[in-house]
Amino acid sequence: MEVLAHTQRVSLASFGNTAAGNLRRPVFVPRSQFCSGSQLFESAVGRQVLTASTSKRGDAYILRCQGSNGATAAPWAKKDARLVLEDGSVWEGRAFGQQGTALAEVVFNTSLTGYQEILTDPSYKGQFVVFTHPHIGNVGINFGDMESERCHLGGIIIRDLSASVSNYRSTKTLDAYLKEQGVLGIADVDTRAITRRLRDTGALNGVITTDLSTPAEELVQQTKSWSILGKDLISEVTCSEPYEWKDTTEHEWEFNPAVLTKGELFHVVAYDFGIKHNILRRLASFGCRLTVVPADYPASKVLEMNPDGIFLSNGPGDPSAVPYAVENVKQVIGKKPVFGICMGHQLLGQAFGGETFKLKFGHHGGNHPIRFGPTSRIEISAQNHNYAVNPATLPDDVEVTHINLNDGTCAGLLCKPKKAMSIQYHPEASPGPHDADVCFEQFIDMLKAERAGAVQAAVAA
Ligand SMILES: NC(=O)CC[C@H](N)C(=O)O
Repeated sequence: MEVLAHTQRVSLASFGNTAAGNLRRPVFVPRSQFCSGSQLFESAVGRQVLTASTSKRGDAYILRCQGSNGATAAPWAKKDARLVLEDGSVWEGRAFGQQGTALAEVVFNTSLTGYQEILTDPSYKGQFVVFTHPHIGNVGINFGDMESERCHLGGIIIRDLSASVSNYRSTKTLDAYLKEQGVLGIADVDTRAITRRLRDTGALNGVITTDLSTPAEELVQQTKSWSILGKDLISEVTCSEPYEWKDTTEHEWEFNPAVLTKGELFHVVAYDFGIKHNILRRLASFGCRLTVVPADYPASKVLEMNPDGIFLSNGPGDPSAVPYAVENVKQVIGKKPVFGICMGHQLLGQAFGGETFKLKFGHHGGNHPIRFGPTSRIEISAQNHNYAVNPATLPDDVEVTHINLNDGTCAGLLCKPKKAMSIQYHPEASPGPHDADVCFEQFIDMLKAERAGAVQAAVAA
């Protein structure tokens, strides 16, 4: 028997004399899963055990598989899950992760890397993510890249689930992790076609199910029975008690060492609307001591802590569904320097008196161009949002500093008199490009100016 190298390509030129016919798609057979003769072969989906034999014809390896029941089987051809969209379309695919039925809003993410950060970003609560990158699961799961303690999205929709995992940090497969987290996955669906549909229709509700008995019409009705609009999802993901955050970016992953400070310079209180760990790590790396507080923590108690600055985090759902959070923001602006990211930006916009609105299909990916008005600098940014601030509704003292160059929407605000700034996207870049890390520097500059101003005022008095 010839043993295949770990990622050697196996061309399945023939698939035995099976009813499934020729399997044209080449697959990678990891060494650990490969054997021949009467030995057992763990299939690509990890659920069927097949007997496999191999022979070599020309330079192609021929793999003949038989299911354990004796019937010839092609597990990757099996359709045992459905995605049903609100527009009535039904997409049959292969289940992985949790079995069952879930309902959520479907959005697509165009990032090429970072599925794990996306899975654990609390801002995806109430959503299914379609990954446009076709191959997902190849680097498995490691516990250093988590953006929070668990998965928050309702399910994932992918083209191809990697048959093998290859990464020195990985401790688990994506399939096993999703099972553990109770998150549904559907693979082998045409993610390109689904994405084009969402671009045409706008974000749609969807049901993912492994229940093959419920008629599609009934599932379409389910999709229409729910709306993400007006739902307070922040209360489901925020922390329950205030806590101190200490972790900085690990030395190995630091991408901006020049600006890092030694020791703590400022105390920042962060409102947790569904905060991503890398935002906290970046702020800590820039010299902030961080106290994280729940979304409904009274502003008066935050101000009692007398922090140098206040941070407003990212978070899931509709910014108009959380008036209590807007109220807190209203009470802190003008009193301390404030920095908001994504949901934090939208809540700040509302606290200024502005309005937010829902975009057609939102921005979710790692390549969105942004122009910073004051210098015309262009940043390539990571984004994940479905709502935006309407600049026409903002008061005159609020400046739109950043513009999304794809559609001209407002991507950043500055109110000098109230010492508040915000951006609609993700400078923590997890996953994504690091261009916007400079926003953390701008916030630190604001904190420095505030402290210098306080010192000057004390001297003058
Ligand atoms: N990442 C976020 O904070 C998302 C904000 C908000 N839930 C939106 O979709 O626009």
